[in-house]
Amino acid sequence: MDTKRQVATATARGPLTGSMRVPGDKSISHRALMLGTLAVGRSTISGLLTAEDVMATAAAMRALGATIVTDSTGRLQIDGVGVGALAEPEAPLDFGNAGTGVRLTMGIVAGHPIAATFVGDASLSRRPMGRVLNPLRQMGIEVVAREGDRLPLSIRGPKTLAPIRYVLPVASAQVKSAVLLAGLGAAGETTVVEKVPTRDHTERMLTAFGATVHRTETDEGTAISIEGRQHLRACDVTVPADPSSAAFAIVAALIVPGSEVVVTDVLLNPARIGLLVTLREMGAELAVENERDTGGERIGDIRVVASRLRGVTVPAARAPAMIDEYPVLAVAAAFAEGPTTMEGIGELRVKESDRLAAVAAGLAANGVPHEAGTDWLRVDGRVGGAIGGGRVATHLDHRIAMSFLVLGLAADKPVTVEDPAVIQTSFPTFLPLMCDAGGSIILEDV
Ligand SMILES: O=C(O)C1=C[C@@H](OP(=O)(O)O)[C@@H](O)[C@H](O)C1
Ligand SMILES: C=C(OP(=O)(O)O)C(=O)O
Repeated sequence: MDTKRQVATATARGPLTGSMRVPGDKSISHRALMLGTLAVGRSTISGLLTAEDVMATAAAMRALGATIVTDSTGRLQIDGVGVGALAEPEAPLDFGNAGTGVRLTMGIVAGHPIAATFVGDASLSRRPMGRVLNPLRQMGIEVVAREGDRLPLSIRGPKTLAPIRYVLPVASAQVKSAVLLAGLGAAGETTVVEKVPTRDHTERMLTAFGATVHRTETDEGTAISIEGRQHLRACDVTVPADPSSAAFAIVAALIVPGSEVVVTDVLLNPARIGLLVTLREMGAELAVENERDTGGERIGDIRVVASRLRGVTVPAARAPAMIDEYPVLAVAAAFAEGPTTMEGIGELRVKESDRLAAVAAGLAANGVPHEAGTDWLRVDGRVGGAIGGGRVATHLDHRIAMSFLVLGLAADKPVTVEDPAVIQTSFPTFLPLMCDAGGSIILEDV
């Protein structure tokens, strides 16, 4: 085991310039592997994110029976086993740091009469799994879990999984997706109702793989229904660049004076662009160029010019469309004139870390005035504020690590981030891309 520990230090150097392509979307990459496994035939995936979270899902899909190989052009080929035909894994499925991977796979396993054990790292083992296990229990699975429904845990799917109608108690695409994927193996129609739209990649991709998925507007919200025991046909997927990774480059270019950067091929799904909407409200000069459709998703190139930002209030209803982008928004807010208030962000407390607490601690370490409540955060920004000089704990959270390195690229004093290896979970090329654009981030062994 490699026990070497590192820190990363970001220092303001000069403007960021040029064009960059951030890696493939993490949400779409997980789902492409999963649906490729559930389909009959060979699916080819181009542009898959090859980061730790997605590799954990690939390993789990292999353990469930899929054959997955990389071809000579770097594309992934998956020979699926078909709905209802998954193999029982011989060893625990280790999802490392990946919430999406573990929760969606629980849904898939639930739809099969097999048992599986799920494990993860210290961060994933702290995160709540009851939000997924509870609807799956209603459908008939057996669960053996630690107190509070934490990992490690085991589930067994029944011979016949019962369909349910489930109104999401929390705005979560992971819960919605887990129930819909379980519903694929149920005897009858499963419906999930969401009050606030969350990312819809599962529904879109199920349709692309040949399943029938219905959406209806009801008094309770949008109802998404899937008939069980449908067959999926293999499908080729092109994965667009991840807007949640693009967010770091976009905010860096906005706050480092004189910058102009183009981030190419970025997914522009309406359920993922809350940060772009917010940054525009803050006065950011952001242009979407070359907008086009690919594989059922809208994509485009985003041109960002360093801008004078002003504080805004971000409404709670926007949270699902930018849930992973709040840490880096807090960094942008530190460089804006006046307060930025983020409302209804309690979900940040159950991510890879308690992100509300971790962001507040990182801002405090770098002299940024702010106030945090149970489900809100206010950052009192100041244009050209004399900030930085802090050392930030990352708590196994890639987004905390990248956000505070971005802060360091524009701060008066360098910012050091502990354990930057966590960045490998979602954005392995973060450091080289930011440095090639003109940033200074140095790794040091400690
Ligand atoms: O479905 C997905 O791919 C994701 C959903 C979100 O989680 P929640 O469903 O818990 O909001 C998000 O934070 C995560 O990074 C990816
Ligand atoms: C919350 C995240 O991921 P996950 O839930 O898949 O671990 C994230 O990537 O910010």
